[in-house]
Amino acid sequence: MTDTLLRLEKTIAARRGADPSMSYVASLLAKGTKKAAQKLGEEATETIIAALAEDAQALRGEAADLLFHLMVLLADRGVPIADVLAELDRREGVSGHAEKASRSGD
Ligand SMILES: N=c1c2ncn([C@@H]3O[C@H](COP(=O)(O)OP(=O)(O)OP(=O)(O)O)[C@@H](O)[C@H]3O)c2ncn1[C@@H]1O[C@H](COP(=O)(O)O)[C@@H](O)[C@H]1O
Repeated sequence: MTDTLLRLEKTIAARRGADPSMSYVASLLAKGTKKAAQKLGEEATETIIAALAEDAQALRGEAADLLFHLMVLLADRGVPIADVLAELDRREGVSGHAEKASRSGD
């Protein structure tokens, strides 16, 4: 999974500044953060609908769209996927109780 996301991150970075008529990623990046965030929200909604419909095939496709659009938004904001994965790794190393306490500021 990590390899797939890192490859996709490279592809997205390579599309920056490309001809928007030739590349969906280039067209989305050219529209800016608001559009990229809006697309992520739409894909999240479609993912929820597929899950509630208990449609596994649709859920697989919508989840892929969701991850892809999250990667575009992260690229737009300059946040490397490695930083997100490192945050997940960090949480894995923290016990549930301690993590909840640290989040609530206790
Ligand atoms: N993984 C994806 C991927 N998933 C979904 N999509 C596109 O996301 C779009 C979402 O569909 P929608 O109907 O919601 O959007 P739309 O109506 O086309 O656009 P809006 O007017 O709503 O903005 C579709 O055009 C899909 O083709 C993707 N486009 C690209 N990739 C990856 O990005 C790479 C680079 O793509 P290009 O930039 O197109 O070369 C590809 O090789 C893929 O690996």
